[in-house]
Amino acid sequence: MAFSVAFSTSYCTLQSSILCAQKSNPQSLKTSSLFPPGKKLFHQPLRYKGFSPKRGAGEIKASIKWEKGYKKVEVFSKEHLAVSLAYDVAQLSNKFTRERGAFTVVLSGGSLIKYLRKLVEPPYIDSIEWSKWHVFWVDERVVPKDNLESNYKLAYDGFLSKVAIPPVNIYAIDDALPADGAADVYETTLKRLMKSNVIETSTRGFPKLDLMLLGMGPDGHVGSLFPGHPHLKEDHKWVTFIKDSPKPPPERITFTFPVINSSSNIVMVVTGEGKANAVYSALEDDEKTDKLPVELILPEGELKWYLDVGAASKLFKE
Ligand SMILES: O=C(O)[C@H](O)[C@@H](O)[C@H](O)[C@H](O)COP(=O)(O)O
Repeated sequence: MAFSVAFSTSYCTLQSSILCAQKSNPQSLKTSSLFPPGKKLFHQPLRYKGFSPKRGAGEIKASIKWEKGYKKVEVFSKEHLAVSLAYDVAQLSNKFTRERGAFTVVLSGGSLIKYLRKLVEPPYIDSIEWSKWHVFWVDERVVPKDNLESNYKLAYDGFLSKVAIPPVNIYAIDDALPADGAADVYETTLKRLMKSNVIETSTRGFPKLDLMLLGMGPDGHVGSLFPGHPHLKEDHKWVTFIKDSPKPPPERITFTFPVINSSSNIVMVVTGEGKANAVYSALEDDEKTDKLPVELILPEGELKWYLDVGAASKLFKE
């Protein structure tokens, strides 16, 4: 089936009769998974937070929910992805600042930063309690902060310099240290902030960050956790380092999966057709043993995927 057909605005013309059968027979959803074989999709096109097809035509491309509950997948135009992301981040900011007086946010590098652009515009620029934000990085390249390769610099230039987060609440790596030392210091910082309850503690004793905003590479890497690397199995350290990253620069620090998976909320922001295979692999419901790093994201909290049409393109093909 062509992708464009899957994105029709009419409920029962998309994804064929299987979907419509599922819709009219909710029981059939109980055992279904998202993707072929079997094409077991539950697909709600053009419905999102009150946007109707008439109001929002061309903005929201599709909305898909996996009935197992914790994988939510939505597909947007690039523009509306940024709009919806800002809305959702602002909601979470309100919730956590109200409930516990702090909002701990983890950034990644890459295109994520440009998708945060609506947060630095009205209404969010004026309404978010920026003073309650605490900002971390899921991974950082071990380079000086003013280096063009620095994830800190990317985030600072595109986002952090435009909002009123107290500089003391922005936890960049110590760029005077080598990778191993920088990872240790970052872990110590997490421990200090858990003691003062800025960061919550998970039931298993790991830092429980309120929101992790993650990108994904075409190879399925998240943070600096790359396919086949022994760090994928790290279950003790919270922050580790790598000196042989397949993606330059080679030296990086990264949160490990126990920390990533302890988060209250994980948001995957993945765009571009080059990611379509990894997205498909991550979202198909199979039992394979050789998993991509992104497939090891199994959080205790909520996980939501924001895709653009290119990244989602394999999900809708026969
Ligand atoms: O340090 C890095 O190299 C980046 O943090 C990297 O992990 C990035 O987040 C992903 O590759 C997705 O990047 P894009 O969204 O730009 O594809």
